[in-house]
Amino acid sequence: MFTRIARPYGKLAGRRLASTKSLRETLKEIVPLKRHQLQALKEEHSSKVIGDVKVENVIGGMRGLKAMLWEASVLDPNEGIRFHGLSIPDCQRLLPPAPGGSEIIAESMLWLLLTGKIPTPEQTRDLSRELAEKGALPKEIEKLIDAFPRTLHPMTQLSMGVAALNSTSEFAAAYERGIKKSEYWTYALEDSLSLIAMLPALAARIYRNVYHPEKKLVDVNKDLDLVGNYTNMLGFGDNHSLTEYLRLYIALHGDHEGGNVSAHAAHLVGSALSDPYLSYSAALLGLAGPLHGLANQEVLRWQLAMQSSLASSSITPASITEYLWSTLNAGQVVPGYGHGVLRSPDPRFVALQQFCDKYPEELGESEIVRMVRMTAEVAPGVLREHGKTKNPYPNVDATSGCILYHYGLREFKYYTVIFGVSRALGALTQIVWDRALMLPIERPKSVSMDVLEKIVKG
Ligand SMILES: CC(=O)SCCNC(=O)CCNC(=O)[C@H](O)C(C)(C)COP(=O)(O)OP(=O)(O)OC[C@H]1O[C@@H](n2cnc3c(N)ncnc32)[C@H](O)[C@@H]1OP(=O)(O)O
Ligand SMILES: O=C([O-])CC(=O)C(=O)O
Repeated sequence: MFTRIARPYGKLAGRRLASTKSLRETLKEIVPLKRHQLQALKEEHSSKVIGDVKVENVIGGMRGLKAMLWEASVLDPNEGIRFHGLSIPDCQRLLPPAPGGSEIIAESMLWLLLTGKIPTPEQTRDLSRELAEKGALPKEIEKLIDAFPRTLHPMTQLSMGVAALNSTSEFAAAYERGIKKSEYWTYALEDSLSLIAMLPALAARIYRNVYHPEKKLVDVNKDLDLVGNYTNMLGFGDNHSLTEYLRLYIALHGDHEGGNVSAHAAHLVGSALSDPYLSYSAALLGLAGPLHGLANQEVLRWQLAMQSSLASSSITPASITEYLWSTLNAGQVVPGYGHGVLRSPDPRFVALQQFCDKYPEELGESEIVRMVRMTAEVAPGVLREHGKTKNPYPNVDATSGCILYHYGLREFKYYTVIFGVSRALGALTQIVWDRALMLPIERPKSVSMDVLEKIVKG
């Protein structure tokens, strides 16, 4: 089923291409080097000042404070995300796709995030096979998920299912037995890979139970990549362009440095040595908030409300502008716009729009895709004039769910679950590195307003 794929690796990749080693062997080589790097930073620079803490940071959600380590990606306000220094177009050029596909897949992105190296097609294929082999859910977890009421939001179900999977945690069992701190990471890695492997079956089961209880769920196919399996289990396996879209979507949403709510929550909970399942369950509860991952559900709800409030013949830049103002004047945020760090259009938004350009006959003609595009043309001007948001441009949520809607995956309360399958790649990568670098429990100092007043008044 898997075939060797020729890819234009070029110079950049030449420096970084992983050898023929397995993922575990590669990590075993890198861990001592990174430990050494951290040790040198501690010994030589521990007391260097890298910024000031202002009152506005303390009361403003710690925005702008450089206060946590995150290895796999760094977000530049203007350029957007880079994964180990690689931009999204670099990743699209260098990371192996699935056989018969052309988009980045979860496995090649995970290899890059964990190791900083570009996997070969063979390494990517081996990881796909390993994940597929580990992809089935334990029976007792299936029973638990099947017992949830259909009215429970899919994100609540996902977080509960992931937390319950901690009954299988190798990290928790090893900790209970008593192991050396320097070995924690190997168990965190095993749990992380197992969790990533099982997420499609868990997420697809939730979709089936909530929306299509009459349908039979297919088993994990050992010959497919992670997202190929996910799409198949969702019941869309025969739709090649949707499968490719989901591959790109899941690779691109995988990591967005450390300060975003979901990634930060996983890191924080993991710092108490809660196992990777519990840590990622916490991340999902943060992702379920409308200012974060749930915004992709909210965008679609907002776009559809706009469509029904305007007769479809009158969807023009002027009518969208009017609708935007009605949202803002009602004191609501425009979902899919603005960002805590970005100050230009989100390159993930751009990449997903470019995906639509690749399928002009199918996606170019889609009403919802055209509406998203038209909104993205006028909203920045309106938000600038409104004058509140620091970033008037679209973020990735402005388009991600709307494309799913076009493909017929219309149950939009489910959309953030797909984001949740993706964010595991980056959040769990950092948990492996947190344990490998033996980082301490996270415990910032808080202050009351009285204390702040005392400090500023000297
Ligand atoms: C994958 C992701 O998580 S991407 C983000 C997804 N979330 C959304 O799309 C929801 C809409 N956007 C927002 O609510 C915000 O832009 C956030 C939460 C993403 C970032 O928040 P912040 O960093 O606080 O943004 P910023 O500093 O620009 O906010 C300043 C003011 O502009 C407002 N503002 C920011 N974005 C918007 C928006 N899209 N529409 C209307 N007002 C906005 C804020 O609510 C804030 O108002 P306030 O002073 O009355 O509290
Ligand atoms: O970076 C953030 O704060 C939000 C975001 O875009 C993400 O987590 O993908």
